[in-house]
Amino acid sequence: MHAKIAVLPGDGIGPEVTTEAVALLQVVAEVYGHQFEFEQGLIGGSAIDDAGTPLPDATLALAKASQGVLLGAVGGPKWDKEPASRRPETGLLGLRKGLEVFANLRPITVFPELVDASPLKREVVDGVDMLIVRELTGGLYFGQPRGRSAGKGGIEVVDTLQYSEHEIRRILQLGFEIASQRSGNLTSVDKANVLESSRVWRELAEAMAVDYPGVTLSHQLVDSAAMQIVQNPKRFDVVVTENLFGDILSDEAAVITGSIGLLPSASLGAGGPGIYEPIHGSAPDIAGKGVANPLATMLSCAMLLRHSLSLEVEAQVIEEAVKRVLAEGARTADLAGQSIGSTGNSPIGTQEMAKRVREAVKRVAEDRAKNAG
Ligand SMILES: NC(=O)c1ccc[n+]([C@@H]2O[C@H](COP(=O)([O-])OP(=O)(O)OC[C@H]3O[C@@H](n4cnc5c(N)ncnc54)[C@H](O)[C@@H]3O)[C@@H](O)[C@H]2O)c1
Ligand SMILES: CC(C)[C@H](C(=O)O)[C@@H](O)C(=O)O
Ligand SMILES: [Mg+2]
Repeated sequence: MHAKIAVLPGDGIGPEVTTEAVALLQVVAEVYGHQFEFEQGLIGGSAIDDAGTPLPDATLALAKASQGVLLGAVGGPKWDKEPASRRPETGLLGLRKGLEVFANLRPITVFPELVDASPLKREVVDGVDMLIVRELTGGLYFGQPRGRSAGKGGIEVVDTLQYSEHEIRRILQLGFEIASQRSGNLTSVDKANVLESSRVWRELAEAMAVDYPGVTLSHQLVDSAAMQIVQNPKRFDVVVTENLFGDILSDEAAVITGSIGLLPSASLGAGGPGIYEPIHGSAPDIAGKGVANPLATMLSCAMLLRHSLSLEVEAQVIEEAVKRVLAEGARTADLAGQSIGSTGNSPIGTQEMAKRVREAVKRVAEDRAKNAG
């Protein structure tokens, strides 16, 4: 297969982890005889510095002309005082809106080897396998009006939580579809005791449930869901929720797995290119040190292969390779020192972890070929 992949490294640890992810995709291409063409673009703070805007037109055009977008992370203290139009995060939001990727899939999977890397008890985290389906192009992130003005009592400020019925229906529908392919357990998370948008969300979910007799729909208020995610995460399978709730709950759920450096994501729309990025940010505290965990971005490559290129085998090979290196004891600093079977007090860096995964990809592919023959 020939595919064009846009690579947007961004800021902080973004370039460190995307470099490794591209190298991984090159190995997959080599092993399976594909041709992946990579083209880099600017986004975020580095785009502000180089082009004066967090989302240059050329970047959006590049993304639209690709089959999938691999993104690192944006943001950092250098740009925190910029006005909204020139914030790195505005570039990322513009890209999501520009590609209309309304559905953000965030799988929360606990690797058995890392059960003890979680601060939560083994019996709470062992076996967790949930998927957060986060609405990504609506809600408080994009609603109008927004902004500040001078009022009698000082600054007046408005953010608007806005959704159309169409936007709610399409994300709920995806939640139902995915739930019907998994265990049939769908939790819709809202704040229907307070927010009108949540009440409409709930009504639409109830109405849609009739079309999915194989799915058990339950509703949960977001504050209670936040508690249950750490108290009893195994009760969740597919969680569908609005933009901001999904953002917050997915970082919280990362704790279950041991590190935010493990969690990938796919942002999908109606047929255009998807965006694949780790759920973590630019991690300014560790940027440039070569210690960032590259696995979230490498697992995002697996999601890219699966969802944008329909290369399911290749996606599984990456996921298996990651499991293998973890089983062999490889740990970056965020995972080291806590988990049984780890390299103890000698964690490996970004490059070494990524190299081991690339080598494991070759081994996994060979083993699969042997078993098939
Ligand atoms: N999608 C994105 O581009 C994205 C996502 C979240 C935050 N951000 C931005 O990133 C900046 C920093 O945000 P933050 O500090 O709140 O969140 P963060 O996710 O960047 O970091 C939170 C903590 O997790 C650690 N961490 C994150 N990724 C890691 C990895 N791969 N390996 C090891 N440790 C890792 C960091 O060192 C830090 O201690 C902000 O400007 C924020 O807006 C961007
Ligand atoms: C950087 C920020 C705009 C982004 C979000 O809020 O969606 C991030 O936190 C994420 O989870 O991808
Ligand atoms: Mg977030």
